[in-house]
Amino acid sequence: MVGIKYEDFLDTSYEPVDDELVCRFRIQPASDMTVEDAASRVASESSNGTWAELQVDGEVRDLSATAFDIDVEETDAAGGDPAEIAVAYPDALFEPGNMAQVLSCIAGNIMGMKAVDRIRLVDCTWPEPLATSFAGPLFGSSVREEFFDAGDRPILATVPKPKVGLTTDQHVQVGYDAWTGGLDLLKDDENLTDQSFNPFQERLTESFAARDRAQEETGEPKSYLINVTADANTMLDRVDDVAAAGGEYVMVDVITTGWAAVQSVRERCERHGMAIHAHRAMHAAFDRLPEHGVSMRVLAQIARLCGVDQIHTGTADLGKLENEDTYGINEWLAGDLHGLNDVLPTASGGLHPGLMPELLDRLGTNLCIQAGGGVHGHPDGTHAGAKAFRAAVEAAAEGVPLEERARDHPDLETAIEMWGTETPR
Ligand SMILES: O=C(O)[C@H](O)COP(=O)(O)O
Ligand SMILES: [Mg+2]
Repeated sequence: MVGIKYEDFLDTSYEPVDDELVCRFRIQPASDMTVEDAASRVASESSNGTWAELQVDGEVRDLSATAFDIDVEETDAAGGDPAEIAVAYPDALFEPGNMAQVLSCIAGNIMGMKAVDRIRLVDCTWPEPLATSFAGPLFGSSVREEFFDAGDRPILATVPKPKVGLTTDQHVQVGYDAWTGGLDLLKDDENLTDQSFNPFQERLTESFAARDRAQEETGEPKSYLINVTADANTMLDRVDDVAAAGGEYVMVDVITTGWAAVQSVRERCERHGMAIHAHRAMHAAFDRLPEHGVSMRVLAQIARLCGVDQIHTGTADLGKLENEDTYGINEWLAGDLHGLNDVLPTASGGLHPGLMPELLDRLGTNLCIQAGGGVHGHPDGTHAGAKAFRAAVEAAAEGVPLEERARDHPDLETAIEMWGTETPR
């Protein structure tokens, strides 16, 4: 037997091996604690230690994490000095393919430990064995070619507004107007699921009937991001229903429903060859305060591993919501992850036609862009708003100034007169 105590979880000269998960944290130690003490407690509590010294078999140490690479920031603030630290976790600590278990280690008890006043999981480097134990996206950004014919422009979605309260007939009419106005996707809002004013089954049947009509009339492929969010069993039934109705996608509120359920949906979607659109409502509870929680970057990494094909990652500060590092996150979602598919980022929240040139300039065109108010708030209604949005995105993708395109697109001219290039709040 050997004794292990929290100090044993720190080794500033440690070099992680290839199959270890390396997590970077920003910590603010408690005022009576050194950075080294706090860092070793983080590694201990998030792997196999606790506050008391334990007598264990020697091989149990193989599951211990190691804190290393401590970078203390100079500050005048009261309390212990904040620091960036890295923690390496051995592969055997994790159950392959179980995101709930992984998060209970790396973002579990440590988020509330008294040893740290603040702790934020900033970034992870996912090793091959752990990363490839997850399914990853079935399609990723290939949805652009698999489901649509959008060429080099981003694919375009709209969410009916008001976000809840429209009847099924009204909701479907909004979808039809948007599709025939030139948009690719109708999207449910995050808090619309199966309420009495707009029941899921009715909405599913009627929306796909309208989608088929719009496809026929426009000669363009159209699709629908219907929100299946519920308990896991109900979601799986809804996935089957969407497949039977001819859908290509389901939408899931991934944070509120939980990653384990997302993994179940991913498995079921594979049977049907369907994609997952991930709405990130409630992410800000984890990532808005910069010193604490879990960064959006890490949430997006988790979403990719669990297998979503599209995820909201912000608007690079052009929209109505606070966004953390949209560029960096999108770049990560497009980069290599041991052969797993990429994820198509979705820019949404306060967007309108006048913002499109700047948005494409900042984020490129490998994107899904979503506008609710920026379509339905058009003075001439949803159909005109959709035409203006499509014209603006096409012009931006082609590098044509909006004012020039607006000369032969009166709906775009109206939208620009109305909203200009203002960032809404
Ligand atoms: O779910 C979303 O992405 C928002 O409802 C966007 O709505 P907005 O375009 O009206 O801001
Ligand atoms: Mg919304």
